[in-house]
Amino acid sequence: MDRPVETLAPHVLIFPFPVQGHVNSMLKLAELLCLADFHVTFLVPDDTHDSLLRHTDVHKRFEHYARFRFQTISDGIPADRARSGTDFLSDLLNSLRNVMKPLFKELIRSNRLSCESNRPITCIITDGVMSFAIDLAEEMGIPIIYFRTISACSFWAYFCIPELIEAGELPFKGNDLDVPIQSIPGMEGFLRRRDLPSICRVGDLSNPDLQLISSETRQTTRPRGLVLNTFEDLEGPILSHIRTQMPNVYTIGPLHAHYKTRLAAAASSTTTTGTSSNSLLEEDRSCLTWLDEQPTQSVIYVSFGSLAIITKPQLMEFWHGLVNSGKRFLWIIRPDLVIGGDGEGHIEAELSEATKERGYMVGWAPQEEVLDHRAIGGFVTHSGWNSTLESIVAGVPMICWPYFLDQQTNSRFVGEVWKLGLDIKDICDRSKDPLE
Ligand SMILES: O=c1ccn([C@@H]2O[C@H](COP(=O)(O)OP(=O)(O)O[C@H]3O[C@H](CO)[C@@H](O)[C@H](O)[C@H]3O)[C@@H](O)[C@H]2O)c(=O)[nH]1
Ligand SMILES: C[C@H]1CC[C@@H]2C(C(=O)O)=CO[C@@H](O)[C@@H]21
Repeated sequence: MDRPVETLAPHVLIFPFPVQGHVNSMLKLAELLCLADFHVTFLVPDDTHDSLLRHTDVHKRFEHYARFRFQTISDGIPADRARSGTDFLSDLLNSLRNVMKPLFKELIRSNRLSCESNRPITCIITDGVMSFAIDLAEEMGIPIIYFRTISACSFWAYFCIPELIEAGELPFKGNDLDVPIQSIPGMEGFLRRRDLPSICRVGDLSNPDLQLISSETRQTTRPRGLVLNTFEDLEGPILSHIRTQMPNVYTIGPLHAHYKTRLAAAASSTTTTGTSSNSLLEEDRSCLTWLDEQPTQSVIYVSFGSLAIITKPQLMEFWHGLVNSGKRFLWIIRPDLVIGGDGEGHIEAELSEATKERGYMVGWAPQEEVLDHRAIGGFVTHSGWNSTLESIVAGVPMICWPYFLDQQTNSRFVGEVWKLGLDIKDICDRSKDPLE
């Protein structure tokens, strides 16, 4: 006799690298799986969970899905540590190795998650920098799939780091960042040193973060498959190269767009709301009202994502650049964006006062809605992958000022390959016209 369908429902454990750009897309995937009647456990540090509860509607949204559960884990990072910039990422990478890894192992080995939700975990989906989860999944006989939340092009650049070293292209000899890179198949002819993930700029190949990201990326051949938030029309040629190394690459992007469509369809037949936010910071929606008052395609939207930090001189270069452009602008100045800022918004209040007829500044915005607004005409972006995809889908041209990591590669593809914007990386100077 057939078993009832109920006992066959899969139970997926999803474990993102706990920062905004990763939680954002992995929580969307979680909700899509809920819509398909999967059991889903979503594992995040307590602090991330608290932020989601405080600043979003996740509680209300997920209460429609009886099969969804949040599970928290400690990241061991003190509550008063800064949660942006390169130091924070090093903290998190250390926490992954030394705190979250043993706790995660204990959690899975104890079988607690399966017992609490009355369903054995049948699949693990982790972020693509957590190879310890592969070891554990193999030990426990649970299939594991990686979800790497970056672009295919930057993933492929990371994957080829050993080839770059072998070919003598890494570490760089001399200071010229315009030297062409030849050892990444598919990128010959347009990739320069400066377009490699910024971690490649370290002079010392034994740098622990470089070692970690390179070796983690290389291990992507081990899980059953790799999920990427991208699409074939955009990154098909690079995806073909990746598939020579790992055949099961699933492109599910642009995830935010598919998510919106699926949720809207579900909202008409169920009690789901059809809107959502996965923000770890409080969204200031007043900027949408301000945008409503601006002419069509007249506003430059400026945001550097959730992790970038800038110096006060850099802030002033951007401010003067924006003012001198004569354009209207909406600028996201997170409380921790400016190094040495007071975190209370005094600098931005001053700048805002000085430009109030043309500029509007908020600490965090509902970005997808902003980019979709008819008043937006361009996006000055740090080229984080979510922002890039959101801009592409909204049809907004970009000016790319990448801060670190994969952003250096994304911005080269935006400027040189997809021709969807201008890459001004490594320049932050009010007197330089990027079009010159
Ligand atoms: O005021 C804001 C600003 C941003 N966002 C959202 O925050 C996300 C930011 O993600 P992303 O653009 O990818 O930038 P980061 O926060 O910097 O993301 C990290 O994660 C990304 C995915 O792995 C990487 O591409 C980046 O380099 C890495 O810094 C996007 O979905 C935005 O819509 C808002 O909702 N409101
Ligand atoms: C600190 C970084 C580790 C890996 C993550 C990443 C990636 O390459 O997948 C991109 O940006 C950062 O958020 C993470």
